Amino acid sequence: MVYRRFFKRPIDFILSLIAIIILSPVYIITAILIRIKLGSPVLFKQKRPGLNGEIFWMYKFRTMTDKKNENGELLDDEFRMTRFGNMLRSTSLDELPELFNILKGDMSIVGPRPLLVEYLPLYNDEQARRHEVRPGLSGLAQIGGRNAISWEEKFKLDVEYVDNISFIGDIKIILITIKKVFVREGINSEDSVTMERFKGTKVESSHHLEGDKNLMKKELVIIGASGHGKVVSDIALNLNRWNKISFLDDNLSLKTSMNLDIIGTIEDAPKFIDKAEMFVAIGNNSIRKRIQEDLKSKGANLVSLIHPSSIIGSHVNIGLGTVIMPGAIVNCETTIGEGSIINTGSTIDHDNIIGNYVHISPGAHLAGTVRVGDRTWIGVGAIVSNNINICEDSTIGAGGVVVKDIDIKGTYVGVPVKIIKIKDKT
Ligand SMILES: CC(=O)SCCNC(=O)CCNC(=O)[C@H](O)C(C)(C)COP(=O)(O)OP(=O)(O)OC[C@H]1O[C@@H](n2cnc3c(N)ncnc32)[C@H](O)[C@@H]1OP(=O)(O)O
Repeated sequence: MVYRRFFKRPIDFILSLIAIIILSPVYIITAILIRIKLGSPVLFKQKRPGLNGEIFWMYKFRTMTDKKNENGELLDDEFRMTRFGNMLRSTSLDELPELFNILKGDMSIVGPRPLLVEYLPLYNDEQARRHEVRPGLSGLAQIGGRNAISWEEKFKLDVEYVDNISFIGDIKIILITIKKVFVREGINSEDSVTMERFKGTKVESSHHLEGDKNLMKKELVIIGASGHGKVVSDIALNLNRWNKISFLDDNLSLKTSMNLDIIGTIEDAPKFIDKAEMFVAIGNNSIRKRIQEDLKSKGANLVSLIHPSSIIGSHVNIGLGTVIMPGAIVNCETTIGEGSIINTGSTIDHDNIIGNYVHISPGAHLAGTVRVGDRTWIGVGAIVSNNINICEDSTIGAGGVVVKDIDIKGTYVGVPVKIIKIKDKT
């Protein structure tokens, strides 16, 4: 208590000042490189809740370019993200400007991470206690777990920290954080796309169901019961996270091999938003996008599904509503957008940037540093050589081999691939 009341803030001030002075060459070099490689301003600021939920501007280094399309609109994230930006994030160098937030008194070196302002109304009373202290650069929840720990578990660790602040505890957290940053073990990032957005905790599930983990499981509604839906439901059953799994499909008489019920048509989906978690299992990229975006805008609780037999490397980001099928391999520092399908046994190597609503079919292989634009379909067994960019809304036919960038939207087949159809502008 004495440490928390009288010493924590002065120590934060002195240590952040010393760190800023020692790291000033790193700030200068990073800022120059960002200015050259990504543009200006070099700093990115965002409103975050601080002590007692008061809002402050949190500073980070910029990690994305401002690349725009011909109409002057910002391109999708995967085209604005660069290897350099990815490197800034994975080394946590982008977090360095937060030392100035510590100096100013917005933040502390150790404390619960400052999350998005929009989460404020979603915390229950206990979780909201994480704002009883200044937010930190790193905290118990960041060193304690991997990205896989749930928001509820993170908030428990945050409150545990608030109740047990001590000088020794803070030193331990600082040392473990430094070790993790240097061995690039991966600090548990709340900004990572791997982490689904926090949607609030249902009070009943943490109270009267406590003690019976099975009862705490929820319901999953899968939209689409055909071939793709079947494989998705198999993965969901395998994950054993839900009490009940059912489908919505316009063909109510479809026979689902898992004997799961079709409980309505796709039009009925909004009725299940408050009752169940949801997954859109429609093979067609554009239709999947339309349905998922609509559900998202209505506040649906969408999940991502990752089969336990898949291999996911370090610093991989996987967007909401994406499925990683059995035996797929996603290598380190790759980013996959929302609503994408990484199908059976496909491999996506390091530093790929895969867009939203993409389909990588079974057995397709993408070498290192490939970019695939939104809604593109890579056919079964296709191969994409390293450092290739494939634009959005394109199709690579089964067995096609891509050795050059693809800039014109269309259908490509053969070895090496050649265009056979240009996509209609309509
Ligand atoms: C779990 C799952 O099942 S996931 C689904 C996985 N499925 C796939 O990956 C299938 C990928 N689809 C394909 O390869 C398709 O053939 C497409 C999308 C490339 C083209 O389909 P369409 O637009 O219908 O083209 P269409 O069948 O009319 O063929 C046009 C020409 O291209 C040729 N062609 C089509 N696909 C290929 C291909 N993969 N490789 C080489 N040539 C091809 C056809 O032989 C035809 O040639 P022709 O004009 O000399 O007769």
